[in-house]
Amino acid sequence: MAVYTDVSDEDIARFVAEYDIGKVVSFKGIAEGVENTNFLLHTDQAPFILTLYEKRVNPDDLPFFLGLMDHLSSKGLNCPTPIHGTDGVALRRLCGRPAAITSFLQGMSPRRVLPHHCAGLGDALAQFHLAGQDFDNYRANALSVKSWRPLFESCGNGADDIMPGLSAMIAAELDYLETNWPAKLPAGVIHADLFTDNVFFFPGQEEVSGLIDFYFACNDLLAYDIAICMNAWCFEPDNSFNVTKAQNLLAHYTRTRPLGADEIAALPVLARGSALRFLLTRLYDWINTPEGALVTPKDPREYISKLRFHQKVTSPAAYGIGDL
Ligand SMILES: Nc1ncnc2c1ncn2[C@@H]1O[C@H](COP(=O)(O)OP(=O)(O)OP(=O)(O)O)[C@@H](O)[C@H]1O
Ligand SMILES: N[C@@H](CCO)C(=O)O
Repeated sequence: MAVYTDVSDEDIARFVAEYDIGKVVSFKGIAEGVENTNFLLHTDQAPFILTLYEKRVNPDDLPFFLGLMDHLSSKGLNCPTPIHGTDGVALRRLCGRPAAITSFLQGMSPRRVLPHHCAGLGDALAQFHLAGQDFDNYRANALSVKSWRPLFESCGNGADDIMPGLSAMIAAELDYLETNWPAKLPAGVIHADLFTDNVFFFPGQEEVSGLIDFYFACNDLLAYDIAICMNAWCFEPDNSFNVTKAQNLLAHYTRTRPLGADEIAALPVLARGSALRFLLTRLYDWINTPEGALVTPKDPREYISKLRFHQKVTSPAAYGIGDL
């Protein structure tokens, strides 16, 4: 569960009084998520999400994240809108933590990903990339290629405890990626964590109803965001790759933002990089989550298997892109 900070009824009533959003009717912790403390807050006017930012979020990054949500909302993208207090300030403090209230989005993340979800995701991702083009703040990706080796080194021998030989595999992959990482592809604001839990749909519909959780957003290669989505959405629970899902994702993305030949050619290396990024962060969390902690760390092994798949890919056609 992800309620790290307890907020009393008095605290919340005092906090909500700093906004023009009515009076608190109900207030309860949300179990999903691992990074921050989230509450579903109902006032007599509307539902809202209250987030208290926990240790892993750098407070200096919060103006970027909240400013991005403001920007995307103003462009018509369906994402949480930061609510500003009566003094105009959105980023505040509650119970010793930075905190913000955002609008509540209707819809649900898919329990089981079907090919039509990947089509809707492709449209939404491209719309998000275009909407971010004139956002004038900058945040470097703290989890891009340069950070992977130090992250790996901080895991010590942990990799081999998970799977004998994993350390050598990661070391060789780092050598490959550091040499072959593309430098000159179109860049802009990326979501960087657009997993299924961060994308909402209305039941039975292809169109995405909303995107949430912009707390890894940063400036990086736009096609890298596609690679992250391919890894998160286009593998089946048995870790086999579903090319129909990838084809839907890519075909719908390119309807809104056509991909350059250089971006298409780079997809295999970007997919390898994305697989390694989530393998490493999961490995780090696996090693560093104390026993009995409230949060269950995600399994790094899923991303070993995804990485192996992309290492065997010899052409972007493996992702169904040849048929566009
Ligand atoms: N604006 C919103 N509207 C509706 N529900 C939301 C909204 N924001 C968050 N939620 C709900 O809260 C849950 C946790 O939110 P979020 O994913 O932002 O948390 P997190 O701790 O940053 O998690 P993680 O990084 O692990 O995905 C979501 O899965 C969703 O159910
Ligand atoms: N999406 C990440 C978790 C943190 O946001 C993962 O699946 O490893």
